[in-house]
Amino acid sequence: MPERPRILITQKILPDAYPLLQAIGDVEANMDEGVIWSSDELLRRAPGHDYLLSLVTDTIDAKLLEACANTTPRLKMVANMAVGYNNIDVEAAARLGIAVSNTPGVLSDTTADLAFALLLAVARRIPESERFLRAGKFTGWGPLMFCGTDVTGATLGIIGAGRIGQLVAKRASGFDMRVLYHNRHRLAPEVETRYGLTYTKLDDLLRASDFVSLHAPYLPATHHQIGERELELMKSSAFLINTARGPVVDEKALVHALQAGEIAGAGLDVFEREPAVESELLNMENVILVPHIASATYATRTRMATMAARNLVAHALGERPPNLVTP
Ligand SMILES: O=CC(=O)O
Repeated sequence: MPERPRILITQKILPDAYPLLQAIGDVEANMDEGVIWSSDELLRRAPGHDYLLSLVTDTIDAKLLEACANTTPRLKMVANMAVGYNNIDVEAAARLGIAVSNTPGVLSDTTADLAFALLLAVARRIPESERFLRAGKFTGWGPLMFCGTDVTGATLGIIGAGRIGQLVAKRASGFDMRVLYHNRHRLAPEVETRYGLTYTKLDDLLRASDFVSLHAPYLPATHHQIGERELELMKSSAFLINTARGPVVDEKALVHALQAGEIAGAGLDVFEREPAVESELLNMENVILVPHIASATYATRTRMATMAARNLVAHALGERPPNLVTP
Protein backbone atom coordinates (compact mmCIF):
# COMPACT_ATOMS: atom_id res chain seq x y z
CA MET A 1 0.00 0.00 0.00
CA PRO A 2 1.51 3.39 -0.93
CA GLU A 3 1.72 5.74 2.04
CA ARG A 4 -1.00 8.29 2.42
CA PRO A 5 0.25 11.77 1.49
CA ARG A 6 0.93 14.18 4.33
CA ILE A 7 -1.01 17.41 3.91
CA LEU A 8 -0.55 20.65 5.84
CA ILE A 9 -3.25 23.37 5.87
CA THR A 10 -1.60 26.55 7.08
CA GLN A 11 -4.69 28.38 8.39
CA LYS A 12 -8.20 27.62 9.52
CA ILE A 13 -10.53 27.65 6.52
CA LEU A 14 -14.24 26.95 5.98
CA PRO A 15 -15.14 23.32 6.72
CA ASP A 16 -16.02 21.77 3.34
CA ALA A 17 -12.41 21.36 2.22
CA TYR A 18 -11.25 19.17 5.12
CA PRO A 19 -13.14 15.95 4.28
CA LEU A 20 -11.96 16.12 0.66
CA LEU A 21 -8.37 16.10 1.88
CA GLN A 22 -8.90 13.65 4.74
CA ALA A 23 -10.28 11.17 2.21
CA ILE A 24 -6.91 10.93 0.47
CA GLY A 25 -4.29 11.83 3.04
CA ASP A 26 -3.23 12.56 6.58
CA VAL A 27 -4.16 16.14 7.31
CA GLU A 28 -2.42 18.40 9.79
CA ALA A 29 -3.98 21.84 10.10
CA ASN A 30 -3.58 25.12 11.90
CA MET A 31 -6.98 25.37 13.59
CA ASP A 32 -6.29 28.58 15.50
CA GLU A 33 -8.57 31.09 13.80
CA GLY A 34 -6.72 34.23 12.78
CA VAL A 35 -3.29 32.82 13.61
CA ILE A 36 -0.89 33.26 10.70
CA TRP A 37 2.34 31.32 10.96
CA SER A 38 5.49 33.38 10.52
CA SER A 39 8.13 32.39 7.97
CA ASP A 40 10.12 30.74 10.78
CA GLU A 41 7.08 28.81 11.94
CA LEU A 42 6.37 27.66 8.38
CA LEU A 43 9.98 26.62 8.05
CA ARG A 44 9.60 24.52 11.19
CA ARG A 45 6.28 22.97 10.23
CA ALA A 46 6.09 22.55 6.45
CA PRO A 47 9.08 20.34 5.59
CA GLY A 48 8.11 16.68 5.65
CA HIS A 49 4.74 17.23 3.99
CA ASP A 50 3.77 16.15 0.48
CA TYR A 51 1.27 18.98 0.09
CA LEU A 52 0.64 22.46 1.43
CA LEU A 53 -2.69 24.25 1.24
CA SER A 54 -1.64 27.88 1.67
CA LEU A 55 -3.23 31.32 1.92
CA VAL A 56 -2.18 34.71 0.56
CA THR A 57 -0.68 35.68 3.92
CA ASP A 58 1.80 32.76 3.86
CA THR A 59 5.19 33.62 2.44
CA ILE A 60 6.21 30.59 0.41
CA ASP A 61 9.68 31.71 -0.63
CA ALA A 62 12.64 29.88 -2.15
CA LYS A 63 14.14 29.14 1.27
CA LEU A 64 10.98 27.38 2.43
CA LEU A 65 10.50 25.55 -0.87
CA GLU A 66 14.11 24.33 -0.82
CA ALA A 67 13.72 23.08 2.74
CA CYS A 68 10.52 21.28 1.71
CA ALA A 69 12.21 19.80 -1.37
CA ASN A 70 15.08 18.42 0.69
CA THR A 71 13.08 16.40 3.19
CA THR A 72 11.24 13.10 2.98
CA PRO A 73 8.54 13.09 1.94
CA ARG A 74 9.40 15.79 -0.53
CA LEU A 75 6.92 18.63 -1.15
CA LYS A 76 4.97 17.99 -4.35
CA MET A 77 2.58 20.86 -4.56
CA VAL A 78 1.41 24.13 -3.02
CA ALA A 79 -2.33 24.66 -3.51
CA ASN A 80 -2.90 28.36 -2.85
CA MET A 81 -6.39 29.32 -1.75
CA ALA A 82 -6.39 32.60 -3.71
CA VAL A 83 -6.45 33.76 -7.28
CA GLY A 84 -3.29 35.82 -6.70
CA TYR A 85 -0.11 33.88 -6.01
CA ASN A 86 2.49 36.60 -5.50
CA ASN A 87 3.00 35.14 -1.99
CA ILE A 88 4.70 32.15 -3.65
CA ASP A 89 8.04 32.10 -5.43
CA VAL A 90 6.60 30.28 -8.44
CA GLU A 91 9.93 30.33 -10.28
CA ALA A 92 11.67 28.57 -7.41
CA ALA A 93 8.81 26.09 -7.17
CA ALA A 94 9.04 25.31 -10.89
CA ARG A 95 12.81 24.89 -10.64
CA LEU A 96 12.36 22.45 -7.75
CA GLY A 97 9.61 20.53 -9.53
CA ILE A 98 6.95 21.64 -7.05
CA ALA A 99 3.56 22.35 -8.61
CA VAL A 100 1.57 25.47 -7.67
CA SER A 101 -2.15 26.04 -8.18
CA ASN A 102 -4.55 28.93 -7.55
CA THR A 103 -8.34 29.47 -7.40
CA PRO A 104 -9.39 31.62 -10.37
CA GLY A 105 -12.94 32.46 -11.36
CA VAL A 106 -14.79 31.46 -8.19
CA LEU A 107 -14.17 34.80 -6.48
CA SER A 108 -14.55 37.17 -9.42
CA ASP A 109 -18.14 38.28 -8.80
CA THR A 110 -17.60 38.62 -5.06
CA THR A 111 -14.48 40.71 -5.59
CA ALA A 112 -16.19 42.87 -8.23
CA ASP A 113 -19.03 43.40 -5.74
CA LEU A 114 -16.60 44.72 -3.13
CA ALA A 115 -14.84 46.98 -5.61
CA PHE A 116 -18.20 48.45 -6.50
CA ALA A 117 -19.22 48.70 -2.85
CA LEU A 118 -16.07 50.70 -2.10
CA LEU A 119 -16.72 52.90 -5.11
CA LEU A 120 -20.27 53.67 -4.02
CA ALA A 121 -19.34 54.06 -0.37
CA VAL A 122 -16.51 56.50 -0.97
CA ALA A 123 -18.48 58.49 -3.57
CA ARG A 124 -21.49 58.81 -1.28
CA ARG A 125 -19.43 59.21 1.91
CA ILE A 126 -21.21 56.35 3.65
CA PRO A 127 -18.66 55.40 6.37
CA GLU A 128 -17.96 59.05 7.10
CA SER A 129 -21.63 59.98 7.48
CA GLU A 130 -22.30 56.85 9.49
CA ARG A 131 -19.52 57.76 11.92
CA PHE A 132 -21.14 61.21 12.21
CA LEU A 133 -24.52 59.71 13.06
CA ARG A 134 -23.10 57.20 15.55
CA ALA A 135 -21.26 60.05 17.27
CA GLY A 136 -24.65 61.62 17.98
CA LYS A 137 -24.04 64.56 15.64
CA PHE A 138 -27.14 64.08 13.46
CA THR A 139 -29.45 66.77 14.71
CA GLY A 140 -31.46 67.28 11.53
CA TRP A 141 -31.39 67.01 7.73
CA GLY A 142 -29.19 69.59 6.07
CA PRO A 143 -29.01 70.73 2.45
CA LEU A 144 -25.21 70.74 2.56
CA MET A 145 -24.79 67.67 4.68
CA PHE A 146 -22.52 64.98 3.23
CA CYS A 147 -22.90 65.98 -0.39
CA GLY A 148 -20.90 63.50 -2.39
CA THR A 149 -20.23 62.52 -5.97
CA ASP A 150 -22.63 60.94 -8.47
CA VAL A 151 -21.77 57.45 -9.61
CA THR A 152 -24.51 57.26 -12.22
CA GLY A 153 -23.24 58.60 -15.51
CA ALA A 154 -19.64 59.00 -14.30
CA THR A 155 -16.55 57.66 -16.07
CA LEU A 156 -14.90 54.55 -14.66
CA GLY A 157 -11.35 53.59 -15.59
CA ILE A 158 -10.51 49.93 -15.12
CA ILE A 159 -6.84 49.02 -15.03
CA GLY A 160 -6.57 45.29 -15.66
CA ALA A 161 -9.76 44.17 -17.37
CA GLY A 162 -9.41 40.46 -16.72
CA ARG A 163 -12.05 38.27 -15.09
CA ILE A 164 -12.66 40.64 -12.15
CA GLY A 165 -12.24 43.92 -14.05
CA GLN A 166 -14.78 42.81 -16.65
CA LEU A 167 -17.32 42.06 -13.93
CA VAL A 168 -16.77 45.51 -12.43
CA ALA A 169 -17.58 46.90 -15.90
CA LYS A 170 -20.73 44.79 -15.96
CA ARG A 171 -21.86 46.39 -12.69
CA ALA A 172 -20.96 49.85 -14.01
CA SER A 173 -23.28 49.39 -16.99
CA GLY A 174 -26.21 49.33 -14.53
CA PHE A 175 -25.14 52.80 -13.43
CA ASP A 176 -24.90 54.13 -17.00
CA MET A 177 -21.18 54.68 -16.54
CA ARG A 178 -18.75 55.22 -19.39
CA VAL A 179 -16.13 52.52 -18.90
CA LEU A 180 -12.55 52.88 -20.09
CA TYR A 181 -10.00 50.15 -19.62
CA HIS A 182 -6.29 49.64 -19.89
CA ASN A 183 -4.67 46.23 -20.22
CA ARG A 184 -1.35 44.74 -21.25
CA HIS A 185 -3.20 43.21 -24.18
CA ARG A 186 -6.26 44.68 -25.79
CA LEU A 187 -9.37 42.51 -25.34
CA ALA A 188 -11.17 40.86 -28.23
CA PRO A 189 -13.77 43.19 -29.82
CA GLU A 190 -16.65 40.95 -28.72
CA VAL A 191 -15.51 41.16 -25.07
CA GLU A 192 -15.20 44.97 -25.34
CA THR A 193 -18.73 45.09 -26.74
CA ARG A 194 -20.18 42.67 -24.18
CA TYR A 195 -18.95 44.77 -21.23
CA GLY A 196 -19.12 48.19 -22.89
CA LEU A 197 -15.36 48.68 -22.53
CA THR A 198 -13.35 51.29 -24.40
CA TYR A 199 -9.63 50.60 -24.71
CA THR A 200 -7.65 53.63 -23.56
CA LYS A 201 -3.96 54.44 -23.03
CA LEU A 202 -3.10 54.48 -19.33
CA ASP A 203 -2.40 58.21 -19.11
CA ASP A 204 -5.59 59.10 -20.98
CA LEU A 205 -7.60 56.79 -18.74
CA LEU A 206 -6.14 58.44 -15.63
CA ARG A 207 -6.90 61.93 -16.97
CA ALA A 208 -10.49 61.10 -17.97
CA SER A 209 -11.79 58.90 -15.14
CA ASP A 210 -13.93 59.91 -12.16
CA PHE A 211 -13.15 56.54 -10.58
CA VAL A 212 -10.08 54.40 -11.24
CA SER A 213 -10.38 50.76 -10.16
CA LEU A 214 -7.35 48.47 -10.08
CA HIS A 215 -7.55 44.80 -11.06
CA ALA A 216 -4.15 43.81 -12.42
CA PRO A 217 -2.21 40.99 -10.76
CA TYR A 218 0.87 41.97 -8.78
CA LEU A 219 3.91 41.33 -10.95
CA PRO A 220 7.26 43.10 -11.28
CA ALA A 221 5.64 45.07 -14.12
CA THR A 222 2.76 46.28 -11.94
CA HIS A 223 4.85 47.26 -8.90
CA HIS A 224 3.85 50.88 -8.15
CA GLN A 225 1.79 50.97 -11.35
CA ILE A 226 0.05 53.87 -9.62
CA GLY A 227 2.66 56.25 -8.23
CA GLU A 228 3.24 59.97 -7.93
CA ARG A 229 3.09 60.61 -11.68
CA GLU A 230 -0.11 58.63 -12.22
CA LEU A 231 -1.85 60.21 -9.21
CA GLU A 232 -0.96 63.64 -10.54
CA LEU A 233 -2.61 62.77 -13.83
CA MET A 234 -5.89 61.89 -12.12
CA LYS A 235 -8.62 64.50 -11.71
CA SER A 236 -8.67 66.23 -8.34
CA SER A 237 -12.31 65.08 -8.10
CA ALA A 238 -11.46 61.42 -8.82
CA PHE A 239 -11.34 58.39 -6.54
CA LEU A 240 -8.95 55.43 -6.54
CA ILE A 241 -10.26 51.95 -5.73
CA ASN A 242 -7.82 49.11 -5.04
CA THR A 243 -8.99 45.53 -4.55
CA ALA A 244 -6.00 44.06 -6.43
CA ARG A 245 -2.77 44.02 -4.44
CA GLY A 246 -1.29 46.70 -2.19
CA PRO A 247 2.09 47.18 -3.87
CA VAL A 248 0.40 48.00 -7.19
CA VAL A 249 0.03 51.43 -5.56
CA ASP A 250 2.89 53.46 -4.09
CA GLU A 251 1.13 53.97 -0.77
CA LYS A 252 3.34 56.87 0.36
CA ALA A 253 2.64 58.67 -2.93
CA LEU A 254 -1.06 58.00 -2.38
CA VAL A 255 -0.92 59.58 1.09
CA HIS A 256 0.80 62.60 -0.42
CA ALA A 257 -1.75 62.88 -3.27
CA LEU A 258 -4.64 62.72 -0.79
CA GLN A 259 -3.03 65.29 1.51
CA ALA A 260 -2.35 67.61 -1.43
CA GLY A 261 -5.89 67.20 -2.79
CA GLU A 262 -4.59 65.75 -6.04
CA ILE A 263 -7.37 63.17 -5.84
CA ALA A 264 -10.66 63.24 -3.92
CA GLY A 265 -10.49 59.97 -2.03
CA ALA A 266 -9.77 56.26 -2.08
CA GLY A 267 -11.34 52.91 -1.29
CA LEU A 268 -8.70 50.37 -0.31
CA ASP A 269 -8.99 46.67 0.42
CA VAL A 270 -5.27 45.95 0.11
CA PHE A 271 -2.14 47.68 1.36
CA GLU A 272 1.47 47.90 0.32
CA ARG A 273 2.87 46.60 3.62
CA GLU A 274 -0.15 44.56 4.69
CA PRO A 275 -1.29 44.17 7.43
CA ALA A 276 0.39 47.53 8.17
CA VAL A 277 -1.42 50.58 6.81
CA GLU A 278 0.18 54.02 6.35
CA SER A 279 -0.85 55.77 9.57
CA GLU A 280 -1.92 59.00 7.80
CA LEU A 281 -4.64 57.08 5.95
CA LEU A 282 -6.29 56.12 9.22
CA ASN A 283 -7.25 59.73 9.92
CA MET A 284 -8.58 60.61 6.48
CA GLU A 285 -12.37 60.85 6.26
CA ASN A 286 -12.31 60.54 2.46
CA VAL A 287 -10.60 57.15 2.53
CA ILE A 288 -12.28 53.81 3.14
CA LEU A 289 -10.07 51.07 4.50
CA VAL A 290 -11.15 47.44 4.73
CA PRO A 291 -8.92 44.50 5.72
CA HIS A 292 -8.45 42.52 2.46
CA ILE A 293 -12.01 41.17 2.43
CA ALA A 294 -12.83 41.31 -1.30
CA SER A 295 -13.51 37.56 -1.58
CA ALA A 296 -14.93 37.22 1.93
CA THR A 297 -18.38 35.69 1.64
CA TYR A 298 -19.18 32.27 3.06
CA ALA A 299 -20.08 30.88 -0.36
CA THR A 300 -16.99 32.23 -2.11
CA ARG A 301 -14.52 31.30 0.61
CA THR A 302 -16.07 27.81 0.58
CA ARG A 303 -15.65 27.60 -3.20
CA MET A 304 -12.05 28.79 -2.90
CA ALA A 305 -11.26 26.25 -0.17
CA THR A 306 -12.78 23.32 -2.04
CA MET A 307 -11.17 24.40 -5.32
CA ALA A 308 -7.74 24.51 -3.64
CA ALA A 309 -8.46 21.09 -2.10
CA ARG A 310 -9.56 19.64 -5.46
CA ASN A 311 -6.37 20.83 -7.13
CA LEU A 312 -4.39 19.11 -4.42
CA VAL A 313 -6.46 15.91 -4.58
CA ALA A 314 -6.09 15.76 -8.37
CA HIS A 315 -2.32 15.89 -8.04
CA ALA A 316 -2.34 13.22 -5.33
CA LEU A 317 -4.43 10.95 -7.58
CA GLY A 318 -1.97 11.41 -10.43
CA GLU A 319 -4.29 13.67 -12.43
CA ARG A 320 -3.53 17.12 -13.78
CA PRO A 321 -4.75 19.77 -11.30
CA PRO A 322 -7.18 22.04 -13.17
CA ASN A 323 -5.67 25.33 -11.94
CA LEU A 324 -1.92 24.90 -12.20
CA VAL A 325 0.12 28.09 -12.50
CA THR A 326 3.47 26.32 -12.83
CA PRO A 327 4.33 25.02 -16.29
O1 LIG B 1 -6.48 38.24 -2.39
C1 LIG B 1 -7.07 37.24 -2.60
C2 LIG B 1 -6.87 36.42 -3.74
O2 LIG B 1 -5.93 36.63 -4.49
O3 LIG B 1 -7.67 35.49 -3.94
